[in-house]
Amino acid sequence: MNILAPSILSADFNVLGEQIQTVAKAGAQYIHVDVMDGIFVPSISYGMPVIKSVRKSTDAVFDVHLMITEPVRYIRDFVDSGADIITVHVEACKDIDETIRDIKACGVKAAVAINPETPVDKIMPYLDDIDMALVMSVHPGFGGQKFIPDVLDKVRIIRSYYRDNNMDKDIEIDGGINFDNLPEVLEAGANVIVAGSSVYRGDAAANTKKFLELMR
Ligand SMILES: O=C(CO)[C@@H](O)[C@H](O)COP(=O)(O)O
Ligand SMILES: [Fe+2]
Repeated sequence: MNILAPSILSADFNVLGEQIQTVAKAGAQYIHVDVMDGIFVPSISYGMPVIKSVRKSTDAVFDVHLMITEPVRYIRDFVDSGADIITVHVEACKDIDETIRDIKACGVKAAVAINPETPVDKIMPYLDDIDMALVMSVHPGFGGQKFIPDVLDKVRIIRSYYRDNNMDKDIEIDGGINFDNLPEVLEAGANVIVAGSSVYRGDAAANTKKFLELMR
């Protein structure tokens, strides 16, 4: 199933709850929540208290993308704040197996992300264990960047692996997705589509509906 995950990094934080309701009411299944620590990535975004507060605005799935060093330290806190899916970066964890185990032990879905420059081999050992693989299509840290098409090879390799092993798992793609590159991204095998600036720039409800239409 194709799923749209609007990234609230591009939303108006002054009215964040309403901005979430707008896309959820328009049909977005996930809300993509980018957490940045200023160490793993240059920028700092928001953390547990904000997530806990906006959690009250919707029942949509909270897809929490942790761009933080050693996220294993905070898994329980993010689950308690309302995360339904937790994504950690392969580049940010000393012990990925332990981190995945901790996420699952908390009763939420576990996902692993890889940066554009990280070879696909780094994620292959975890594909059986995780619920979702996240392929970054920009360098993490900021919204509104240009899509890096080379990463689609990684999506194809992961999708082939899942197909060959009869696993119908999710592959999320994140960064620079717009109405123009969406077809090639879906064609490569991604089925969870993160879109920040292309949803929240302009009419967020209309953009959400258009994405969902193109993803049917
Ligand atoms: O994780 C990140 C950036 O690090 C993303 O989730 C962006 O927030 C997506 O925004 P757009 O590239 O779609 O504007
Ligand atoms: Fe993200």
